[in-house]
Amino acid sequence: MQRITPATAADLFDIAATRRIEQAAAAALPAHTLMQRAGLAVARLAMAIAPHARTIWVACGPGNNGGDGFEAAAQLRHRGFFPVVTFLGEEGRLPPDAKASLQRARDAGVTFAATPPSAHELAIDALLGIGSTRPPEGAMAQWLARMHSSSQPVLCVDVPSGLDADTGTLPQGASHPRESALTCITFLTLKPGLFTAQGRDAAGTIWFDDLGCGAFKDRPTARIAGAPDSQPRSHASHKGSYGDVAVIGGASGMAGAALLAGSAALHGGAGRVFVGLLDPNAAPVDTAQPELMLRDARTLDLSGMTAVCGCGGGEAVRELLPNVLYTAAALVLDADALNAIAADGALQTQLSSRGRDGAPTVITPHPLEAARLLNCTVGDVQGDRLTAARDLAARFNVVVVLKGSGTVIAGGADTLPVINLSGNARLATAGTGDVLAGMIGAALAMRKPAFDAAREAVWLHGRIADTWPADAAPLTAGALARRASD
Ligand SMILES: NC(=O)C1=CN([C@@H]2O[C@H](COP(=O)(O)OP(=O)(O)OC[C@H]3O[C@@H](n4cnc5c(N)ncnc54)[C@H](O)[C@@H]3O)[C@@H](O)[C@H]2O)[C@@H](O)CC1
Ligand SMILES: Nc1ncnc2c1ncn2[C@@H]1O[C@H](COP(=O)(O)OP(=O)(O)O)[C@@H](O)[C@H]1O
Ligand SMILES: [K+]
Repeated sequence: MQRITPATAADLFDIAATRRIEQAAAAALPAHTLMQRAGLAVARLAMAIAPHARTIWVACGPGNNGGDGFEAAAQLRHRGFFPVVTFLGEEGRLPPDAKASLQRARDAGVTFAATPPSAHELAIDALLGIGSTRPPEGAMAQWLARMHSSSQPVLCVDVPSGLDADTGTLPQGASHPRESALTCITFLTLKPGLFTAQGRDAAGTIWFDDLGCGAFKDRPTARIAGAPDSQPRSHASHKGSYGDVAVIGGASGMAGAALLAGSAALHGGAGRVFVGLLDPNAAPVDTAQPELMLRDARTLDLSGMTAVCGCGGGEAVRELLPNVLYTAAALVLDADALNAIAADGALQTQLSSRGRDGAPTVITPHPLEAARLLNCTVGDVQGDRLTAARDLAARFNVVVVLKGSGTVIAGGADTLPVINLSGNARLATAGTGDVLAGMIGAALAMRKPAFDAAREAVWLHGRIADTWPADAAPLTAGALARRASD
């Protein structure tokens, strides 16, 4: 059993691949072995979470996820605990493994009840796993709401019930855990939906158990990449070794966004950072950051530079984009640059031919910007973030950083997308996206391949938020940028 942390590197498998893997694993073992192992793993984790629990409520559903719950209840009873099982299904229609586990729970002397116990110290959610096909309703929805509104911990078996294990979406109106501590133990494979969209909030702390089946031969859907390797600077390096970044943005009233990106690029390790402001009346120097070389955006020669374009760009950035797309040696497109491209077919053509020519290009949309680029709704993007990121990457021949909880980094068809696990809601404050764009710019300026530059910067950006000192001032974008070298 392994606890998954932001530093864990592992492949992710969708439901279809998981089913194939499960079939192959089951075929290689005596009947019922997988479910017994799964139930034992649930019981062990339950005992670790609530070692003094008097009543453990095990809510079991109509399929094999429910079977895991029966098996866990049997194992807990054997160890002197008092599980109370509520079963929502028909015994005659249970799959064979689950039926066998139901019998084992009965033989172990587990208590069965029609309704949840009046009090419990731990709830085990074994209602639905990867076989969830429609939104929970009726008693199932009520039981989930009851678990989620209790302050007692909840242990989800395989997948939080109702969560789409491929996309991380919950059905509309699904109850959300409030005060309860959430843990999920997932079996055989790590599923992408646990790590993006609503998955992180629904699953809480994630544990993985391969049920003794080892590594899998199926094709992964995506991966979690863990901490990037640290690359120490060589002693003989100089500022030219780390490249030039030019930030282009900061239209009238929005200079801050460009200065934040510039600060992040500087602290992220770029050799020199120019900030090309679009506001003709901008101040000639930022006295708080005199290292930044402020210029009029229209005067910068971007050949040989990494451009970070769009932060606070407003409408004004549009006229510069043809030149930026043509000349920048490497490019990060953010915010208003993306909005301008979404509204202009000629710029879209230019962007995709730039990518086809192999010029390193990273785009960093949040879900609304991604929806504009894909000409769909935010709901469509959030409904399948992996697919949205992959579609954008294929359409524009770029590396895509689709931001939000479980940021997705997608590249070409032969690059497995990455879901980033670092970061938290502290980052949900204005300007942190500008900081990320600057950090990716710094990594690109060091001539890292675009996918690696994006992945490493996204990871570091989130890690800084995860390790934000408890006694420090709250996270702001400016303070985040200054820690970009951490
Ligand atoms: N077969 C085995 O030996 C193993 C099974 N495992 C468990 O089996 C699970 C998959 O089992 P299943 O394929 O049976 O799928 P589930 O147990 O997730 O659910 C399928 C059943 O739920 C019903 N259902 C779907 N949505 C519903 C809803 N909203 N309301 C009411 N009923 C609903 C379906 O009609 C079907 O009867 C995994 O998630 C995992 O927990 C794993 O433990 C690995 C080993
Ligand atoms: N809940 C969260 N978990 C992880 N990362 C988050 C969360 N909320 C925001 N972020 C990150 O914060 C950044 C916000 O970027 P963006 O939406 O462009 O904001 P802004 O335009 O204000 O800079 C992104 O990197 C995003 O992934
Ligand atoms: K479940």
